[in-house]
Amino acid sequence: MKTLTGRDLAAAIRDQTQTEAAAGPQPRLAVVVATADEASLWYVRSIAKAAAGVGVACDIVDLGPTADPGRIQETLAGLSADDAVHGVMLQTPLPAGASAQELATAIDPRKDVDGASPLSLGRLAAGLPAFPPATAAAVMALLDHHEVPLEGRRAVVVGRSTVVGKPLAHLLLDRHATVTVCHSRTRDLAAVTSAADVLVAAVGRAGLIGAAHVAPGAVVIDVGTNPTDDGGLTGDVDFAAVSEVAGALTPVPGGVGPVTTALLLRHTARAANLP
Ligand SMILES: NC(=O)C1=CN([C@@H]2O[C@H](COP(=O)(O)OP(=O)(O)OC[C@H]3O[C@@H](n4cnc5c(N)ncnc54)[C@H](OP(=O)(O)O)[C@@H]3O)[C@@H](O)[C@H]2O)C=CC1
Ligand SMILES: Nc1nc(=O)c2c([nH]1)NC[C@@H]1CN(c3ccc(C(=O)N[C@@H](CCC(=O)O)C(=O)O)cc3)C=[N+]21
Repeated sequence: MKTLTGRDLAAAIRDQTQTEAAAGPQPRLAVVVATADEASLWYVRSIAKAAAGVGVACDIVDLGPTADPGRIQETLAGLSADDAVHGVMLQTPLPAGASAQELATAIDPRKDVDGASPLSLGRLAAGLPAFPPATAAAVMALLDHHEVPLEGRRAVVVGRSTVVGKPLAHLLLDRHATVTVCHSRTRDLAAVTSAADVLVAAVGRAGLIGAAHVAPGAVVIDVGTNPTDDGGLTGDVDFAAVSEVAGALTPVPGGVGPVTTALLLRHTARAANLP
């Protein structure tokens, strides 16, 4: 079994981003935060740290966990209209009553570096240039980096969220994979997933994918980041069990996560250089 690590790829993307960022005016990313969720705040800190490392300016706009949707919307619209800002991201989760999909309509698609706006998703579905969500892009980057063939292969994505599952299905289709998307109402999940040449788990349930879900030799990408009791992180895939069956598997931590952060910054550098 091959372990598909993400750290080296992430470092290579950061190097390239640093060069792109230095080529023009300094790219600036604004991350809008309205949560007290620890995992989410960890991600925000890691974005800020990685941004500093590649010469991307990063503003954390923390509205607090009780911010009302109107305030979040005004903030996103203001940043979208601000010429000094090139990338705008709305961190999830959001306060109860706020819809990420609804609020993301306030992000200018040219600055939508985490592919959250319905316009970005629509453009992606239509095969037009758009920033995909960094996580969906990270899955594709890992598959390409490890030279996993997609054309004509069966790809199964577990999870249909707007951040991961749906955009990823479009990206895989564009590469001529035969794509199936599963979710909580899918009957006999193992029967569907065990037909996959490439299996992506983006659910948020530790250990959901076991050996019985995986075909011998399949490539398995684990997007899940579930906090463990000891303060660590674990994926949606039972790594020990699945590594006995799969041909290749991404670790958590050290797989999709670091690539996601690196690509968010690459998108920001590209947004700054859009004509
Ligand atoms: N590494 C990274 O860069 C990132 C990691 N993540 C992680 O990825 C995971 C998924 O995130 P996200 O997409 O935002 O999560 P959501 O909660 O938005 O979506 C979860 C999806 O999983 C489906 N689901 C839930 N239970 C089951 C089940 N038992 N069987 C099959 N499908 C099920 C849901 O189905 P239904 O639609 O029917 O409810 C839904 O489509 C989380 O662990 C998150 O932390 C997220 C973003 C970035
Ligand atoms: N609009 C939006 N877009 C997101 O992409 C988004 C979000 N909201 N909200 C929160 C989740 C979570 N997320 C992670 C990204 C990287 C790591 C990551 O790099 N983790 C490290 C390890 C971290 C550790 O060890 O604690 C790794 O996997 O190696 C984790 C989690 C993005 N998210």
